[in-house]
Amino acid sequence: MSSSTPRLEVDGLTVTFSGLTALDDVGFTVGDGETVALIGPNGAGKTTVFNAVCSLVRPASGSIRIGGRRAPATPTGLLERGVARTLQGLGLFESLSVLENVLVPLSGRRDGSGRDAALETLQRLDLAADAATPVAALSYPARKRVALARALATRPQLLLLDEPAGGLGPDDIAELADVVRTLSAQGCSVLLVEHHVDFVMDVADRIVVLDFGRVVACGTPDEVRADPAVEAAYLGLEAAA
Ligand SMILES: Nc1ncnc2c1ncn2[C@@H]1O[C@H](COP(=O)(O)OP(=O)(O)OP(=O)(O)O)[C@@H](O)[C@H]1O
Repeated sequence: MSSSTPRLEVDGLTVTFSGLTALDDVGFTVGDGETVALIGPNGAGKTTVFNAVCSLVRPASGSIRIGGRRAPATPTGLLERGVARTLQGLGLFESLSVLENVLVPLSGRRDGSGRDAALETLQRLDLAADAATPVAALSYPARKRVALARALATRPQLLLLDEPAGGLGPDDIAELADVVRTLSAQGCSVLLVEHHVDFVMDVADRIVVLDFGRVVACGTPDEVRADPAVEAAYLGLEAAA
């Protein structure tokens, strides 16, 4: 991959579900170390973009390239391509400990490096003291950090975050913003879907605005904020939500 090749390149992406066009000719890129946010009203197509990037839905047309190569045909190929994702619903194993959860995507490593990576990530996300605690015993913000730790422990080059600030209070959101900024400084590319507009404006280098499956605006936070149509249709609406 040359230094100018985007980490993620989505081009002409169209996805249909039984006649409904969920995504219509969507295109954007995420560069190395760049944080890009997908915003838009409910049903705009944000999660469908994630699912297409993760090979969970098959596009009707268009292409998705990760590090200059076609995205893998199935989600199982994502880990080795340096892609990790968090889920809106967290998807944790509630009866397993924090450490066991974080070890799940690292279980293929036979050399002990998985455990080291997991412990280091728990330290980084202030979860080390809870390593042996069952996830079910944790608060919601802590469970969200476990889900983030599980993704981060794989050392992704492209991290997809699905509503990472959802359900968090101001202090946890500020810590999350720090984590995202640090990842970005380390060269990790981040694509996030988020309704929390202040968080998006704080961490995103660029914002892609979707509506009815189409990209209606794309630019820096200042550019998007200054777009009267975007402000009226999305930011005001979401900020008030
Ligand atoms: N598996 C599916 N089968 C049928 N329709 C679907 C499916 N997944 C999504 N859709 C439809 O595709 C459109 C885009 O949905 P999507 O979940 O991507 O939107 P979103 O922007 O993520 O919404 P939200 O903010 O509510 O999560 C919606 O009309 C939705 O009902």
